Amino acid sequence: MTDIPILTIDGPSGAGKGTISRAVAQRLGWHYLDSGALYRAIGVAAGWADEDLADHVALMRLAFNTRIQFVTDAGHEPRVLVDGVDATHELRTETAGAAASAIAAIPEVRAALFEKQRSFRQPPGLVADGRDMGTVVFPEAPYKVFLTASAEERAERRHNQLKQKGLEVTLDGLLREILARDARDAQRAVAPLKPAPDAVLVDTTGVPIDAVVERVLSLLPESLRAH
Ligand SMILES: Nc1ncnc2c1ncn2[C@@H]1O[C@H](COP(=O)(O)OP(=O)(O)O)[C@@H](O)[C@H]1O
Ligand SMILES: Nc1ccn([C@@H]2O[C@H](COP(=O)(O)OP(=O)(O)O)[C@@H](O)[C@H]2O)c(=O)n1
Repeated sequence: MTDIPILTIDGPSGAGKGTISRAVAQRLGWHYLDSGALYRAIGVAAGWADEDLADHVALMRLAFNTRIQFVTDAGHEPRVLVDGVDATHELRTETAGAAASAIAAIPEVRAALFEKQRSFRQPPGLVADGRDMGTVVFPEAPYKVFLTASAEERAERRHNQLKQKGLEVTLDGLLREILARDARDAQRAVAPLKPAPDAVLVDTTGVPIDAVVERVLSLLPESLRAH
């Protein structure tokens, strides 16, 4: 197991983690872990079950027992099933992001998701995207990136993304929500959002997606890139 390479990509909301991780994983032929989707799924499942956010034991149980499946059918957008229900669209809303951020601050929930995340480490390699991939879940990863962009650009990207999905939100409101979520993620006691000491900082403000993908790939040895 220990020789399976891992690339971690952490960073704030809208930095492009998912976009870049998916593209890099595809180029390398590696697996992809969208750890944020796990937290979003538990946040949404907690809403469905009307759980009390103060009841950490109930939320831990929920995090252990909720079945989260990533379905990738050729030619279709990837889907996420939560206990068998297609929650793909619900998971991408800012409401789900805020719910994820709230339950993600609970240590019992993070502990319950730890092994689930570790189990994504499968040959030939893994690209893992989140907040604490390089610091807590895969500290041994040999390749680590901390992806950033200005808050204004991240809000604008998210605005365009949600508009394309037919969701109506204002740019100002999104910027406020993103800043509040980043602050909560960075200030929480467990696994706060911060670069691992050995992560390479990549600022994507004004940098096109293709160029970011190449920059991240350039951090890996040629032997791994020759897929
Ligand atoms: N370098 C970039 N330049 C412009 N748009 C980008 C860039 N990276 C990502 N995006 C766009 O920004 C939006 C948010 O990206 P996403 O990968 O979901 O971010 P994150 O996973 O960090 O929240 C998407 O619509 C994506 O296409
Ligand atoms: N490894 C992770 C991934 C996400 N999260 C939490 O889950 C929320 C949603 O994560 P995400 O990666 O789907 O969010 P975006 O960056 O796509 O906006 C974040 O705001 C974090 O609070 C976390 O705590 N740890």
